[in-house]
Amino acid sequence: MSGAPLATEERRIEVGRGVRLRVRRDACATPDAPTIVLSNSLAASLEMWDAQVALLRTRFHVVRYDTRGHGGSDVPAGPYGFSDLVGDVVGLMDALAIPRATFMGLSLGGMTGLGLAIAHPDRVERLVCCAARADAPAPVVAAWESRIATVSEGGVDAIADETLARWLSDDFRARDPERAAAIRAMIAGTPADGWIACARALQTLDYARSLGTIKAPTLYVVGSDDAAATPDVMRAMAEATPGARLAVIEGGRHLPNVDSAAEFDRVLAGFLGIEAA
Ligand SMILES: O=C(O)CC1=CCC(=O)O1
Repeated sequence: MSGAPLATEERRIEVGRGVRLRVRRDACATPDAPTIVLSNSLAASLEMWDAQVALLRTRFHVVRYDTRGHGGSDVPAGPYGFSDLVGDVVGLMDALAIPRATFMGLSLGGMTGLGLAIAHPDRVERLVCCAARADAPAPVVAAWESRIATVSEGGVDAIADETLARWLSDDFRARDPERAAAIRAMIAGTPADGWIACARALQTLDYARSLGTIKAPTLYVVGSDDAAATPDVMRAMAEATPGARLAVIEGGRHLPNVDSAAEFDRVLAGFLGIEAA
């Protein structure tokens, strides 16, 4: 069947306290479909979800945004806290008149999803939390301090190569050098001030003790080879979250939705009840 292409629109939306976020909406063919909101990792933009949109829009209106400090969104003065990042999502949903949505985030975005599900349970239908952790023990805080020093001096480009190696497997980078180069450019293009302000939020992460209060059905997803949010860390989070499931993507690193997109989409479709095409 041919027909008019489905609507995609992009604009900057004020989400409160003068902050404007870059937002893209890819519409579902079914006008009254539910919405899924997607939230990016540190040093990424909404394009990190490109591989998932075709699947998701068969069932959902897909709303993606650049987290403050990233991409085409504002870079208000930092440091930020998770209350800012969660408040931005609530402001975005209010601005788009979305009372309740499924939420999927990866790493920084996954932690934002935890905060949203904990503080605003009425706004979250289901939660997909990928490649995240729920706390910031001292060695993690110290590792961010060291990266913040590097970025303060040389910008995000100074950590782009090491970040790319944590995010994508050697195999993926050899198989798809163009996509890997695009992901590197996305990392390096992140404003240093925005990256640092969000890294400061990561140093204050403190959701581990509240996971037991999450009401939304929750899927945790982690790459088996993720050194940043390890399968063990995420297994403990799943055990602490009522009824949650954990999916481990074999061979995936920190961006399993890019690195192992087919397997990631299979797991996602199962959780969200999307039929395979
Ligand atoms: O940058 C990384 O590799 C790890 C990370 C922590 C938070 C985030 O979004 O990415």
